[in-house]
Amino acid sequence: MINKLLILHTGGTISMNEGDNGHVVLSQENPLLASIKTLHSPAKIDQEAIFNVPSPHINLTHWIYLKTRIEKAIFQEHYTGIIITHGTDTLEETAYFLELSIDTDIPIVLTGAMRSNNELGSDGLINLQSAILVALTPESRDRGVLVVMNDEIHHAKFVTKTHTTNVATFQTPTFGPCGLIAKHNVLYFQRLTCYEHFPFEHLEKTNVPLIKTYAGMDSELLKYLANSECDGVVIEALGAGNLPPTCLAGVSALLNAQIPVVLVSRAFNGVTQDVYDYVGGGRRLKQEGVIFSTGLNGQKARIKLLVLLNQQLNQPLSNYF
Ligand SMILES: NC(=O)C[C@H](N)C(=O)O
Repeated sequence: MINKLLILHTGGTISMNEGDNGHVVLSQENPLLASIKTLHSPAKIDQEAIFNVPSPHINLTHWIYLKTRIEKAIFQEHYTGIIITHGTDTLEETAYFLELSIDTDIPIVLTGAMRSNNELGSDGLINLQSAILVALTPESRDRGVLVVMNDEIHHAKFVTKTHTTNVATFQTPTFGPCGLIAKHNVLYFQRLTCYEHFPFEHLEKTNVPLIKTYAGMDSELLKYLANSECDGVVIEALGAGNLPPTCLAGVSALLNAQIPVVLVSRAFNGVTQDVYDYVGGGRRLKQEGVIFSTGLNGQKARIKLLVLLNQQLNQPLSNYF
């Protein structure tokens, strides 16, 4: 097979420069476009700067555009690997959105940087070089969307940004990375048990807020949502999946309004489980109809709910979490 890679640049720190005052700013011309010549690759590489935005500016419109561009690149232009450079703040969300929406075994690899292009110790080019290596590795096929940063490979489904500035920010809590970039090759040592894809061109139901709980939280916010136009709610619950009793009236209001409620944990490691049988405990919440999500963090569960709410499902929604 002739290797033909497409790099889609979207912006983020990897495409930014530090100015004289020490603040990091977007460059008019993405510096990565010229840098590619300095990287080693036996493949033909094309690149496009499809957006030039910091990743807190990324939204559903960008995601749909990116999905459509990648599908064209894979199914019509026959690229054998796709690399996306992206800001790190929302990189995990873009990665998981693409995983849920594109049905392909072609490697789709996201990377970014914590230090901008002209900063001492900039990690942008080495991460891009690693992403190219991963995209060219045959074992990278059929692994879903991958995130490559700091010599590690992570599954889009579970990776998350864990540090505001450290180059080792991307981690996969509970499970660890799925592979490593060695000096000259790529080593994989775990694989997801299943990759899910859901067909859609655009999404109609998009109002899915993510609410974090805290000790002593009341029901006001949840009741407000129950009376709003929202399509579903994700709640970051306490511990294994429990809520303060003062939240329960809000949860009931949501469920009575036929608004699906998905529960994740605000704890960094582990999965939600219906362990406790006390007021607000997970067992009772599940009996009420709250959906427990296994292993996804809040922002990923939100994306999954968003996608599922726009599907014709042949099983109950809870079966998909
Ligand atoms: N390191 C980064 O890329 C952070 C930046 N704020 C962004 O997400 O665009």
